Amino acid sequence: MSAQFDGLLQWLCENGGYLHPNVQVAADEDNGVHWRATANIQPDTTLSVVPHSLALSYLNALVDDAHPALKSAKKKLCVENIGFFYLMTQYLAREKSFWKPYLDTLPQPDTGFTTPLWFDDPDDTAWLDGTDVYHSSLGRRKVYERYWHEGVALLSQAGIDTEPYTWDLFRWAITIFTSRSFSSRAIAPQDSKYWAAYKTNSDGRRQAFLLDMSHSPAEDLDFPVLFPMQDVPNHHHNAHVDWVFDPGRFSINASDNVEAGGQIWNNYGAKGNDELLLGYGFCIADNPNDSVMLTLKPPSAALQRDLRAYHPGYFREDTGDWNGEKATFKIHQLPEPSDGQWVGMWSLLPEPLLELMLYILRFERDVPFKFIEHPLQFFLHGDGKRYLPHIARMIVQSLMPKLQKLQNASFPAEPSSARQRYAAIYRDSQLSILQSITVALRAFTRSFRYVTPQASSYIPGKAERKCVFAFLEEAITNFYLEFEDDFQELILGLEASTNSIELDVMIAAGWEEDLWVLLLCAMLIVHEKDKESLTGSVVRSFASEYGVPRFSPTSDENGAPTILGVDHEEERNDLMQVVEKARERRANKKSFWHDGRWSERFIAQWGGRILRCESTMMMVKVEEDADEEARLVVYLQPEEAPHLQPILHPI
Ligand SMILES: C[S@@+](CC[C@H](N)C(=O)[O-])C[C@H]1O[C@@H](n2cnc3c(N)ncnc32)[C@H](O)[C@@H]1O
Repeated sequence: MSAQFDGLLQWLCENGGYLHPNVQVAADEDNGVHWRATANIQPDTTLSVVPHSLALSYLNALVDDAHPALKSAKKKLCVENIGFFYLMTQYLAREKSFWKPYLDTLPQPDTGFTTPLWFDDPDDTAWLDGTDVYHSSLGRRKVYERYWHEGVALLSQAGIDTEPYTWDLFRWAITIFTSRSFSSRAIAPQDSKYWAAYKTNSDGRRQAFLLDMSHSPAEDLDFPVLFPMQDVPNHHHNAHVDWVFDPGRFSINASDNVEAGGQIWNNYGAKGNDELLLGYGFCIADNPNDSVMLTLKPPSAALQRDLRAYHPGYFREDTGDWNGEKATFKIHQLPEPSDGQWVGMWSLLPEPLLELMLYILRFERDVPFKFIEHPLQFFLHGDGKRYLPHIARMIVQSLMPKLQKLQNASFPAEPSSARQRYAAIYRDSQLSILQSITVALRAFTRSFRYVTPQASSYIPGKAERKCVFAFLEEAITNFYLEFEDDFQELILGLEASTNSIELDVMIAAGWEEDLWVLLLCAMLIVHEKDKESLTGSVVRSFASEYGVPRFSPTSDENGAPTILGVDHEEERNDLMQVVEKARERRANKKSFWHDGRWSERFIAQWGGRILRCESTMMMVKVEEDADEEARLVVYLQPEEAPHLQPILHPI
C-alpha cells in the first residue's frame, strides 16, 4: 500500500498540491489508513493543500467528453447519482483515468465495508433490529436501488455494456462518497454563479470550464466532492482542525499541537453514532455528539394554520404540507437528576421542540394560539412553568415506543464482526440515551409530588404552596382541611349516587374520574369563601389558563345558566344527574349542590376540561408503607407557585 501512497503523493505534488513533510500516510490494523506525525507539528500549520482541479464530483462528468451519456444525464439522473456512476466509470477504466493514483489508494470494492448498506447477512441486520438506523438504511437502500436501475438503464440506452456496473460496484461508489467526501461548499465559487469543472485537455493538462449554475435548483448545488489525500485522516470528535476554502484550493490546517508519532485526526463534524454508522460505517462509544431522534406527529390542521404564519420552515415549500423531517429533533443524553439541576436539564433539550409541544398542549386545552418568542425563558422564568411537567410527559411518551422496541429486540449475546461491533455500540448508546432521558424527565415530573414532613398524604398547606401532582385522596383531604362543611356536603351528596361515604369504595366502584370532575367544580364554587386558601389559589390558576367561567344572567333553553368565555363542547354531561341526586339528599339550600351555576356545560367545561388537560397516570404510594401503584393524578398549581423548584425525594 505504501507504494500506492507514494504514487498519490507524487501525483498530488505534480499537480500543485502539498502535504506537510511531517505528515506521513500510515496504515495499521486498528486505524486503517491514516495520517501520523513524523515530528512535532505546531498549531496553525498547513497540513495539506489540494487544488480544486484534483477534486472528483459530478461536475467532472458534466464536462467529460469520454462519457457522453453521463455528460448529458442531468435531466435523467439526480446529481448525486451522476457522481456515483462517474466514479464507477473512472474505476472501471482506472488505467487511463486521471485519478488513477487516487483510485489505487482507495479501499477496493472487495473490502468488507461496515455501513448498513453492506449488512447482507441476517446475523448482521439482527443487531440493528428495532433501531432508527435500520429503518433509515432500508429507506436509503430502496433509493439507491432505484438510482442503480436508472443509471444502468441510461447507460444501456446509450449502447454501453452495463455488465461491469454491478450492484456491488455501485455500493462501493456510494460508500466511497458517503465515507470520504466533503461538501460542495469546498469548491463553491464566491459569486455562486460560475462553478469550475475540470477536465484534462488534449495536451494532458487540467483545464477549467466555467459552468453557469445560476439557474440550477438549490439541491443541484449541494453535492459530495472527493478530495484525494484530504480523505486520509480519521475522525476524532475532539480534534481541532481548520478546513480552509480558498479560491481554487482546499487546505486542512492543524489547530492543535500534534506530537511526533501521534495520529493526526480530522474532525468530520458533531456527528452522532447514527450518522457515523450510516455514512461511515463506524461508531464511537460514549460519543458526546450522540442523540436520539424525536419526530413530532403532524399537529392538527387548525394548529398548522396558526403555526404557518410564524414557522413556515415546518412546511414543505412545494406542497405546503407539514414537513416531518423539519419537525425531527435530536435529543442528547441527559445528566442524572440531582438537586437544583432542572434548569440545566431543560436547557439541554431542543428549544424548538419545547416550543412546538407548548403550542400542541395549548391547542389541546383550547387556549388561543399565542406565539412565544423566547420559549426557554417563558418556561423557566415566565408563565410557562405550568407546562413543563406535561411537556416532560409528552417527551417520555413520544420516546417510549423507541425504548420498548430496543428493549424487545433479540440479537446474539456477543457481536462477532466489525459490522456487529459497531451496530452494538450504536444500539447500546441509543438505549443509554433513551434511558437517561426517561429517567431524568420522570424524576422531574415525580418531583412535583409533595411530602409534608408530618403526613405524606396531605398536599401542602398555606405556608408551603407548591406545584403538585395530587391523587384524589390528597386533593379531597385538602378540601376537608380548608372547607370542612363543604367537604361534608360533598361526601354526603355523593353518597346518594355512590351508595358509600368511603372514598376507597367509591374509587373501587369506578367513580374516580367523576369524583375528580365534581371536586374541581366544587372547588370553583366554594373557593371565594376563603381567598387565601390553597383551593382558592389553585382555582385562580386554572382560571387564568382556561378562562374564568363567567355565567350569563340569562339561561339556556334548559333553564341552566350559560357559561361565557369558554366554548369547548365536552362529551361528559351525565354528571348533572349526580348533582340532582345530591340536591335531593342535601335539602339545605345553602349547600353548594344548590348553587345556580351547576349545569352540564359547566361540569364539562370546567371540571371535565381540567381533568382532561391536567391529569396523568403516575406511580404513587397511596399510603406511606404501601407499594407504589399507578394512579390518576392532577396537576394542581397554585396561582403563585413561588418557584419551579420541584421537591426531590418523592414518596
Ligand atoms: C475518510 S476515511 C479515512 C481513511 C480510512 N481510515 C481508510 O482506511 O481509508 C473514513 C473511514 O475511516 C474509518 N474511520 C475514520 N475515523 C474512524 C474512527 N474514529 N474509528 C473507526 N473508524 C474510523 C471509517 O471506516 C471511515 O469510513
